[in-house]
Amino acid sequence: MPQHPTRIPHLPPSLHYLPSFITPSEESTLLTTITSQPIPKWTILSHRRLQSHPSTLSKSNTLITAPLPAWLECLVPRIEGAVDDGDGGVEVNLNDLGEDGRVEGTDKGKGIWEKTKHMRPNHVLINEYKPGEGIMPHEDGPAYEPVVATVSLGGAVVLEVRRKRVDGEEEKEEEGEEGEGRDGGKEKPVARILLEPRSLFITTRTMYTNFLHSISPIEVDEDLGPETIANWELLGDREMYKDGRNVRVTRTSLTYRDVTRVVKVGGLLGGRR
Ligand SMILES: O=C(O)CCC(=O)C(=O)O
Ligand SMILES: [Fe+2]
Repeated sequence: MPQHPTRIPHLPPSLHYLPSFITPSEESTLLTTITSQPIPKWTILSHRRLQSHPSTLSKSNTLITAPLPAWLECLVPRIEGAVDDGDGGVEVNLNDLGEDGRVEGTDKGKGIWEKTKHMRPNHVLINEYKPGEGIMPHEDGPAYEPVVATVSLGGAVVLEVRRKRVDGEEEKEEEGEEGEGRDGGKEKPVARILLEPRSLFITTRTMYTNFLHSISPIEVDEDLGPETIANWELLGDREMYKDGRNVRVTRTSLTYRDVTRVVKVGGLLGGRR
């Protein structure tokens, strides 16, 4: 048994993938709960809709502290124990990777949020994508501690990862590449990760801070295989994608995060912290 069976090969060890993290019956209970939330809980965006629990962040990216609803909280201990993120706070650079993409850390972490500010997730964003919908290349940024755990429900999708360009690099590379924006949308992804329904995907540290992630707004993910999908060997059901295609159905993702800035009720109304 490999030491870190959930690590995605050839990428920094700050990415983990675990299929069948929840059961089909847990998945359907979660979906029922999500779809039965009151309509105002949804924020409608042009290419997806989303819920924020326990609440939406303020304009200054501050969260009013409140417990997560029990139906989201119940997965937290399981997420914490799901992967052995044996690198603690060690930062890893893509250039430092060995042939197999692995760098062993020195201090052993227990849970993935062990080194974040609140040492646990305090916020969950729920995104719902219909076939043909997606999310443009972006980084989740400093509002959150650099650890995100994603549970996928309903359908599979390919998540693309691109290297974030530093400003100088950006200018140079943009010459002659018309229309390429700050988000690096036309740059080739460094990795494509297939997120199966019921899977857990964890992004931490370097992968959080130095890369952009996106989901193409398409109806079918194509060209899926061992050479093109970074977590192919970790998939729960490779047979399902053996024709190289994933026909999208509605996918809902739960992203567990630790919001850096929190205040108690009333704190945004002049209280100090
Ligand atoms: O749906 C996903 O897996 C990604 C969602 C995402 O990137 C975000 O909400 O920031
Ligand atoms: Fe994101």
